[in-house]
Amino acid sequence: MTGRGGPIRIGTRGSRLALAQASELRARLMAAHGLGEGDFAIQVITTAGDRIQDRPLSEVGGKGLFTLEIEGALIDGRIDLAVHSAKDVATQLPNGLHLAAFLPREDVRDAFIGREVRRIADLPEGAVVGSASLRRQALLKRMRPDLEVINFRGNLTTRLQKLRDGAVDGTLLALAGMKRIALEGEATEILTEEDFPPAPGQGAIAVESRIGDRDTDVLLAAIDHRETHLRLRAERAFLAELDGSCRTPIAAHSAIDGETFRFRGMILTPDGRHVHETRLERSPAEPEALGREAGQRLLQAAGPDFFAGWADDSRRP
Ligand SMILES: NCc1[nH]cc(CCC(=O)O)c1CC(=O)O
Repeated sequence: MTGRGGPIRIGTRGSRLALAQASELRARLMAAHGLGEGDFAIQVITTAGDRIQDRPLSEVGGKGLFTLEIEGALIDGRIDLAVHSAKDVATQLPNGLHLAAFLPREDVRDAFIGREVRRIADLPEGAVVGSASLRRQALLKRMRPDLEVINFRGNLTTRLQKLRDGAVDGTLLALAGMKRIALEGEATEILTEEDFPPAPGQGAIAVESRIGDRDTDVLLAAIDHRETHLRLRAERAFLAELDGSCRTPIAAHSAIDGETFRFRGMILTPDGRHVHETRLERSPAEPEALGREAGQRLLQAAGPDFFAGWADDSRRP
């Protein structure tokens, strides 16, 4: 029994990955508090990101494409907590909400899934790779300027089906998402963090709640994973420092080793030709300061022209 006079209502998107993440959250809450499945109600909420399938996400623009409707339900009290892929959560949350907990992080790496070859290096000249992510597009172009990247949307299973149907020669996906729905066997090459640094927040699950909802936050405190939480605080502060444009390819990789917090941040032009990166080592005591410092260094190294120079160009077909 939870003592709240009803089940704990978890809001989530309805994709296979989102439902797997909601089940993981529920399982962890059950184990931590001796609760049963009947103490929870998983409520599926459709987001704009689920509805819009025909346009690149970077053009649709809006931050919080996969989260806003769920956050609305949280604010209105229709759900008690919301579960998201941390990568999809905007740096600026709606008033009154916070990220109260993070689950232990999955693999942060990206995977390549090739139709006829297993490795990116083996793709023939001019091969077509599908990805909706500006970061993956830029990192791929940096490795292989000859490749053509086309917009490729839909949930994991749809994308793998499009690949089999021959729409593209390969695609890139987060290994974390593939593992969570037992599809990691489809990966033909796992890319290293060094060659292919992940998106800030990749592989982590964030749990959002109402600020001041003590009952919910007490439940969540018991399952919060400290190391993941510290890394996410740094990565989100880094992203917030650079934000401005959702058209900027941004990558980050962090690691905590005892008292050493290592952070690597990168920004690229969409064509992958211009890259700035920074590496910092600090104590884990002030993760936001670390993320901000990394972001400021990149802003300074790149200069305003970096962001202005290609902004218009990238809109051309
Ligand atoms: N909406 C895209 C999205 N958000 C989270 C994941 C994967 C899981 C993760 O990074 O935690 C994905 C799919 C992908 O990038 O392949």
